[in-house]
Amino acid sequence: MSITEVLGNAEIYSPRKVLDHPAFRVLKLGEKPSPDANIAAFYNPAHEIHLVEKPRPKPGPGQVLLHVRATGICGSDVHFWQHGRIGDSMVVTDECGSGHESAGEVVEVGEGVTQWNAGDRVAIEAGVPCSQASCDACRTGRYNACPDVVFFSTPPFHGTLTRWHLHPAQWLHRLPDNVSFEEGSLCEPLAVALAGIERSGLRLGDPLLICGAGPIGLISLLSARAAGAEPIVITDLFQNRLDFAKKLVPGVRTVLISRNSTSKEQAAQIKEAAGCPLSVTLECTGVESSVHTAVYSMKFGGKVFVIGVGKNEQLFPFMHLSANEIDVSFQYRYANQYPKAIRLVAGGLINIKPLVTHRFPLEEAVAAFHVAADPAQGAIKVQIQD
Ligand SMILES: NC(=O)c1ccc[n+]([C@@H]2O[C@H](COP(=O)([O-])OP(=O)(O)OC[C@H]3O[C@@H](n4cnc5c(N)ncnc54)[C@H](O)[C@@H]3O)[C@@H](O)[C@H]2O)c1
Ligand SMILES: OC[C@H](O)C(O)[C@@H](O)CO
Ligand SMILES: [Zn+2]
Ligand SMILES: [Zn+2]
Repeated sequence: MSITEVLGNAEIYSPRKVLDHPAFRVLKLGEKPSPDANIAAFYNPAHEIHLVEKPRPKPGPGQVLLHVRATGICGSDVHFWQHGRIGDSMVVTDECGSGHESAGEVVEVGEGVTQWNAGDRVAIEAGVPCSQASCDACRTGRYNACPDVVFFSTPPFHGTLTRWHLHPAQWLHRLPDNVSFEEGSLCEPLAVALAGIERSGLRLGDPLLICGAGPIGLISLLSARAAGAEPIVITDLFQNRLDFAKKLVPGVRTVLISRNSTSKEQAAQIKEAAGCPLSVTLECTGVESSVHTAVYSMKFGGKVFVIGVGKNEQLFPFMHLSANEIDVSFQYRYANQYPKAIRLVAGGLINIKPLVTHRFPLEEAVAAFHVAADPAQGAIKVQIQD
């Protein structure tokens, strides 16, 4: 089956000029949509974010229609809105629906779908790879590398921040009764953190540095604590984010980074806070100077594992890496992490609930974006719930 067959409703997902389509329209400012209208938050190349009404789709074969109940705003949603691109390959060229951290409820199933029934509660895996045997990435289980992946909310594919979302049945994950929609939605950034932990090789008792106390850094902190890292040092430029980290994991050691200090000076502060040589970093900022700080903080043979994304081209402290056999690796989204994420939340090993600091109804998604984008508001994770 081709990806278009899997997704169906090609006109809804295709990269055409969506607002020329009679079934799509931007809601006027202050307009009250009908309670079951399929509204969604879209960004566009003019750096606008607005509510768009789009058709309520019908599930085709293999598809499930979902009522999306909770969606978190990710830094990349804000990035696509405000900067219009992430790197060179993900560029906003037209109106595009936002959101990829979602959980919802099954409303209707298409032909051939036997594993889901109306009322089932699910986490939505936003990256749908081609799943063809001829695709090396899919066949070998590293499906985050699938060249034909449809990642909802990465242009040109509209996101899951909408009321009625159509999804292939195989890319949904059942939520146990003790996992809320809110937590189900947080399983997306948790999947990112778990992929990083798995591929970094972090083990029980490893002394760990986490750079950046945003949602990804904080979820990595919770996951690393559950994985048994000790000690854990976390950095940020903002004291309120470090205070939040300390509330989440009281044993964590915090280092406030000053923009006026050098990476070597920051590394000295980090090593002092750790009190022992650090062997692994989970770098969760993607900021060049922070990657350097991480490199200078590692012991001989350590590993800097970069989850954050940043500037297209960055310099590396080449000789320090070389003379200290420090490995640098990267994470691109995730593969095979959702079932693990849900088990860890359901089993009580990772409590992600405190991360949601702000909640908005779907009709107020635009206001939610403004809060998520303004550091002065102090939000960690902003969610839209319906
Ligand atoms: N690899 C992936 O697949 C993947 C997936 C999701 C997110 N990401 C990326 O991970 C990163 C973190 O995501 P987030 O949602 O937590 O973003 P965020 O912007 O909310 O958090 C980043 C944090 O890093 C801090 N920071 C910035 N510069 C710093 C420095 N020099 N030293 C220490 N801290 C510094 C910021 O103050 C902020 O608190 C982003 O780059 C995001 O795009 C990557
Ligand atoms: O959580 C997943 C990430 O936000 C995406 O990879 C994004 O950065 C680009 O599609
Ligand atoms: Zn994301
Ligand atoms: Zn593939």
